Amino acid sequence: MADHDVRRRSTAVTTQQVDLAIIGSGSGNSIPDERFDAAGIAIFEEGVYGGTCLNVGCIPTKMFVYAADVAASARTASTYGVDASVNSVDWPAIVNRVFGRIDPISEGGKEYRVDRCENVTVYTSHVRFDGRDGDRYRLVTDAGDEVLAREVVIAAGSRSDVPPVIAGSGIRYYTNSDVMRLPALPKRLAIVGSGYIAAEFAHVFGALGVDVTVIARSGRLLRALDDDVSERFTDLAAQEWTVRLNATMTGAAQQADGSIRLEFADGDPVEADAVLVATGRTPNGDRLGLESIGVALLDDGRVPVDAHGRTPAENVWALGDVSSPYQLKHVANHEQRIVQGNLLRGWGSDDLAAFDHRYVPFAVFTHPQIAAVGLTEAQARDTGRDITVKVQNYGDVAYGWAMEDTTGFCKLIADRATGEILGAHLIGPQASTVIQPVIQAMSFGLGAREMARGQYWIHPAMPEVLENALLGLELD
Ligand SMILES: Cc1cc2nc3c(=O)[nH]c(=O)nc-3n(C[C@H](O)[C@H](O)[C@H](O)COP(=O)(O)OP(=O)(O)OC[C@H]3O[C@@H](n4cnc5c(N)ncnc54)[C@H](O)[C@@H]3O)c2cc1C
Ligand SMILES: NC(=O)c1ccc[n+]([C@@H]2O[C@H](COP(=O)([O-])OP(=O)(O)OC[C@H]3O[C@@H](n4cnc5c(N)ncnc54)[C@H](O)[C@@H]3O)[C@@H](O)[C@H]2O)c1
Repeated sequence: MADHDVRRRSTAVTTQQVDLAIIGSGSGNSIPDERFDAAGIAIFEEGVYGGTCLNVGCIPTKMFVYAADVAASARTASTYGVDASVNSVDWPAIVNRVFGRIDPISEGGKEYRVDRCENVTVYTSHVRFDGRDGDRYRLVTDAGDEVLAREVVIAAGSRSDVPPVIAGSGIRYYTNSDVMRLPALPKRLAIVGSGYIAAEFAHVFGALGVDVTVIARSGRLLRALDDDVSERFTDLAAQEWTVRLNATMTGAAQQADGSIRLEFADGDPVEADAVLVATGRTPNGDRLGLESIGVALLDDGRVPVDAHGRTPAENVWALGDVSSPYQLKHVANHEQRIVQGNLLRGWGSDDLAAFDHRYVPFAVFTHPQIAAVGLTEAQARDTGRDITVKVQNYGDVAYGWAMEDTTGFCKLIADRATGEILGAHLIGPQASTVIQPVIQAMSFGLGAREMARGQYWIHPAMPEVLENALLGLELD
C-alpha cells in the first residue's frame, strides 16, 4: 500500500512517510523497478545523481584510459611498421568528450526519478538517521526535510581518504572527484598513493604527456596484488613514470609560483604543478547518524551487514562501498540485486538470498592492464593446500608473440590433487577480458583439466595464454 503522503508540520518542516528510503543514488538508484510501483519511496542524494561509478569513477576513468591507450599505441606504432606519433593532446576535447556523454546520463537519470516516477521523491541534500518514530526510522536532511520510513537501504558509498599531511597543509590538491575536470594538463603531476586509482591515473596522465611521479609508502606499487604481478608492474611503472618507493611524506607547501613542493623523510622533495591524492576510500557510514538507531560501524568503518544485506537494525539494509568488503561496482551491483530481491521477500523471510563473494574478480585499467580473481600465491600457500603454480608468458603464445609482447604473463594457481583453480593473475594486453573464462570456471566449479581440454580455444587469440597456463599446471 502506497504510503507517501507529504504533509507540512506547524514547524514548516516537510515531513513525508514512505515505505522505503534509499540513501545514495549510485547502485541504490537501481532498486526501484516496476515491482516497487505500489511503494512510496524516497531517494536521498547529496551529490551528483548516479553516484561514483557513473560520475567520478569507473566510467569516466575508463573513457580517459581509452584516450591514453590510443596515445600509447601511437607511440609504439613504429614497432609494427606504422608511422604514427602523438603530435598534440587536446585535453579540453578529451574532457568534453567524456563529460559531454556522462553528464546527460546523470541528469537524465535524475529527471526520470523526479518527473516520471510518481511514487518516488528525490531529496538532494545530506541525510542522516535521527532515531525512530514508532516502527519507522526518522531521516532528516540538511535542508530540513524529515522522512519517516518503514524500511531503509543504505547505499551511501565511500569518499576519498586524504592523509592529514596533505589535508592539513593548505595546498590545492585533487582527488578522483575533480582531477578529470582539470582546466589544462599540468606539466608535472604528483600522485600520492599506489593503488588502483594511482595506477590508472598515472597511465592516463603519463600517456597524455604529463610528467608523472607516483609516490608509494611501501616498496611496491599495487602491493595488495599477487607478488609477481605487483613486482612486474612496479618495474614497468618505473620505466614510464618517476616512482618513489618507501616514501614517507612529511610536509606539503604551495609555492609562490603556484607549484607544490612535497617534502619527504629522506630529504628529497618532489615538485609538481598538481597533486592527485589516491590513498584509499572511506565508507560513508560515519556520516549517517547510525548511532541514533543503535548501529555501530565495524573497525574498518563499514556498516555491518549479514550475508543478506541486513544491518543490526531491523528493516535497515546496506549494500555497496558503505558496507561491502569490496569497493567494486560489479560487487555493488550484485549486492543491490540481492537486497532488492530480499526487500520484496521481506526482512524476516526464510528464503532470503545471500551475497556471493566467493570469486570476486577485478581489473586495473593501467598500462599494461591487470586482472585477477581468487587467491594470490601467498594466500593459497597460507591455506596449507598442496598447490601448483604456472606462469605463462604472453609472448609464448601466438597472439602475444605477434604483438611482440615481452612483459605480460598469466599466473594460475590450482590445487595439485583436485585440479580446482584457486587463483588467476594476469598482467598484459586485454587482461580484463582474457581473465573472464577463469572467473566462469571458478564460479561454476570447472577444474583445470576440464577447462583446458574440454573446449576449443580460438587460435590464435589471446586466451590461448590461459590454455597454455592450464596445461602447464603440474596436477596429480
Ligand atoms: C576513480 C575510481 C575508479 C573506479 N573504477 C572502477 C572500475 O573500473 N571498476 C569497478 O568495479 N569499480 C571501480 N570503482 C569503484 C566503484 O566506483 C564503486 O565501488 C561503486 O561506485 C560503489 O557504488 P555504491 O552504490 O556503493 O556507491 P556510490 O556510487 O558512491 O553511491 C553513493 C551515493 O550516496 C551519496 N551519499 C552518501 N552519503 C549520503 C548522505 N548522507 N545523504 C545523501 N546522499 C549521500 C553519495 O553522494 C553517492 O552519490 C572506481 C572508483 C573510483 C573512485
Ligand atoms: N579498476 C577498478 O576496479 C578500480 C579503479 C579505481 C578504484 N577502484 C576501487 O576504489 C578503491 C580505492 O582506490 P584507491 O586507489 O584510492 O585505494 P587502494 O586501496 O587501491 O590504494 C590506496 C593506496 O594508498 C596508499 N596509502 C594509504 N594511505 C596512505 C598515506 N597516508 N600516504 C601514502 N600512501 C597511502 C596505500 O598504501 C595504497 O597503495 C580501490 O580499492 C578499488 O576497490 C577500483
